[in-house]
Amino acid sequence: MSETVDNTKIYRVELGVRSYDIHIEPDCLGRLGEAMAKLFAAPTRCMVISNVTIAPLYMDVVRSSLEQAGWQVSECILADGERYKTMESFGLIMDALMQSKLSRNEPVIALGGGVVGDMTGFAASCYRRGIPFIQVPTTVLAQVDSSVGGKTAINHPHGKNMIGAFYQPKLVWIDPKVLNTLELREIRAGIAEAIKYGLIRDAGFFEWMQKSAKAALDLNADVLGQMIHTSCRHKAEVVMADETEQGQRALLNLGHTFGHAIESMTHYSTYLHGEGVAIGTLMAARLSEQLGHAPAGTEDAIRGCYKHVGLPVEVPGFSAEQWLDAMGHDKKNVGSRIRYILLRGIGDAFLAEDVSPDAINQLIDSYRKV
Ligand SMILES: NC(=O)c1ccc[n+]([C@@H]2O[C@H](COP(=O)([O-])OP(=O)(O)OC[C@H]3O[C@@H](n4cnc5c(N)ncnc54)[C@H](O)[C@@H]3O)[C@@H](O)[C@H]2O)c1
Ligand SMILES: O=C(O)C(=O)C[C@@H](O)[C@H](O)[C@H](O)COP(=O)(O)O
Ligand SMILES: [Zn+2]
Repeated sequence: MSETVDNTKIYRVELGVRSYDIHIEPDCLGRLGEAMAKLFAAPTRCMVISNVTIAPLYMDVVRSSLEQAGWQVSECILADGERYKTMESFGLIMDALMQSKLSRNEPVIALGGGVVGDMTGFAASCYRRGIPFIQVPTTVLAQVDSSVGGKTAINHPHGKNMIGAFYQPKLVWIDPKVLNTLELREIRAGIAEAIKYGLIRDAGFFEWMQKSAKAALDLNADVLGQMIHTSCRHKAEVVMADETEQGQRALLNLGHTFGHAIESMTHYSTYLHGEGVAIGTLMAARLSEQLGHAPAGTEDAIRGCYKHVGLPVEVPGFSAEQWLDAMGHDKKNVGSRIRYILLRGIGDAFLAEDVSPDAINQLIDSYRKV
């Protein structure tokens, strides 16, 4: 499934006609045009979708690489931030696509983090009922998680990613060097999603992250490369086994039932996604211990790792009613039953169907008693 040449790693996500490569290579950003020319019969028009922070840093490199390969490039530059992952931004992308008259075989390129990637993918899935899209992820989070797997979406005030589609990219083009300009807080938030793979399916990787996360924070190239490779391998394996979340893909949602509630209850403006996931994972771990699924000490081990990285670990003080109401919008729910991803221990997650509201009351109470 993977191929390594020098410091280049290529994973193939095998999904029949929707298969694609994840190409990971330092300094590859300037060769995107070349790579895309191989994917399409002849370079025509394309649109790069980015935001006001990322475009000034990387648009020139991307544009000139595309133009040298024969592409005619247009741009759509959005406002920056999770609070703009909205229907309004989606409308702006649609306006730009309509003006550009991009036709069905002409691609859009998401140049940015998970917000740009999720919105671009969703727009690509809708415009003319689907045009090709390419992921060029520029955050740790997007390189270890969001650019792979084809979950695309925008938020609704009542719930995260509530409007979206499964729509796979044609290529994921990862240049870890672009992470050099990323803020420390964003690097930390991305590391939370990498730690997640260890918690759900690879205890050895969790141990490695406990030792190596600090070096990843310092952007040590070898450690960062290893973290991105291993994360992409895990994500690709899960997606290949369950593309549309009929079963095991739901495990990638560890920490997200509570984490998404935290994001929506704070109006997408206080916590970064990865921070919500970290706090949510601690809550899921405590719930797992309370219900007798995980051994005592599981939550503490995870908290130790997060603290080491500098991730937030304090649970915000909402009432049990507020939590339950916010989690009532989770996409994993069946009818009005909220489903949770719990742990049997580090490296072993499962989907719990039968957690009662009483258990959640008790969990929320336990934070009040601290
Ligand atoms: N589709 C999926 O499978 C999936 C998985 C995980 C998360 N997500 C989604 O991803 C989003 C979070 O993504 P994110 O953490 O990348 O946040 P983000 O996209 O908001 O990017 C974080 C910040 O970093 C800036 N930035 C991006 N690249 C930069 C660079 N190289 N240098 C300097 N600044 C840069 C951005 O402008 C932004 O301010 C959430 O909306 C979440 O729901 C989706
Ligand atoms: O790819 C997946 O599947 C994931 O769950 C990855 C998550 O990190 C990501 O945040 C995803 O967008 C959450 O999915 P959602 O279906 O709960 O919106
Ligand atoms: Zn996530």
